Amino acid sequence: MTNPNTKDAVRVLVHGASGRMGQAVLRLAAERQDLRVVAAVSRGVPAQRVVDGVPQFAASELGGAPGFDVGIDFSLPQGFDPILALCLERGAAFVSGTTGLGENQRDALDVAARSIPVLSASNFSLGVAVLGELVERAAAMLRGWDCDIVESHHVHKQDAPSGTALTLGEFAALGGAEPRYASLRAGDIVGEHTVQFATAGERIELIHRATNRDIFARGALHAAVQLSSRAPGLYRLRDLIS
Ligand SMILES: NC(=O)C1=CN([C@@H]2O[C@H](COP(=O)(O)OP(=O)(O)OC[C@H]3O[C@@H](n4cnc5c(N)ncnc54)[C@H](OP(=O)(O)O)[C@@H]3O)[C@@H](O)[C@H]2O)C=CC1
Ligand SMILES: O=C(O)C1=N[C@H](C(=O)O)C[C@H](O)C1
Repeated sequence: MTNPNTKDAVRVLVHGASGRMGQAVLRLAAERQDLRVVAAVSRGVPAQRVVDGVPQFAASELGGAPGFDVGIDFSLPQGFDPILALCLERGAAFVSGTTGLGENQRDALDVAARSIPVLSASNFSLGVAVLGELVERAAAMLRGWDCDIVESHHVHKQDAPSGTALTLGEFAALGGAEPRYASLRAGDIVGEHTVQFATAGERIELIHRATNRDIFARGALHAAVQLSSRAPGLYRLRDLIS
């Protein structure tokens, strides 16, 4: 096992650090021996310059961040371009969970992957990774059935349909279905996705319910450590699950 005080620990920059996901990532990162958070970046200027030993930066100060091996991004599409550019400039790996990206931003990930290891995932939970496979198989076996993907999230979520719903839709399409989407924003729901297949007289529902953001943060940290030693390329979460 690596010692966090030696150069063996993977140096991580957390982007979107003040957010719901950023806070979960920082808390779980502090428990790990195999990585060390060297910078926490939020949009606004931080009230304190160091928190729990971690240097804090505003997005406008990104260029002044210390050396790092991998950037973990849970921000918003408005914050995405500068952090991807910094990872490219520094030759660092890039792990992003930010959803609602535009087409140009998705294209930029493909281009970046020629130079650095890149993983962009709409959902870092193991359960959703499995659900995707189930949806593809169900769609392939239920040709001609209606396929509807219904997602529910907290009232602060800005994008709709969720990134996960769109990813599940891609799996459904691989199986031959034509998915439709519906979104609900209510209370503090962490994230729920239902994929329904329906025909006359019967229907099947495949459901994933996230009740704690730690599942996403843990998956992103695991991916970050794995990705930091990989060759440049575009990776999927399943490539890094061991
Ligand atoms: N892939 C996955 O498994 C998951 C993905 N997500 C996605 O992660 C993202 C973040 O979600 P959540 O934590 O709930 O969001 P929050 O709104 O709680 O946090 C957003 C963070 O991004 C920062 N930020 C916003 N705009 C900018 C900008 N222009 N430049 C730099 N930083 C910026 C905010 O800083 P400040 O506080 O200073 O404004 C804050 O730190 C969303 O896209 C969400 O869909 C969420 C959960 C799981
Ligand atoms: O914004 C969120 O909260 C979440 N976003 C991701 C998405 O858009 O799918 C993942 C998860 O559902 C929580």
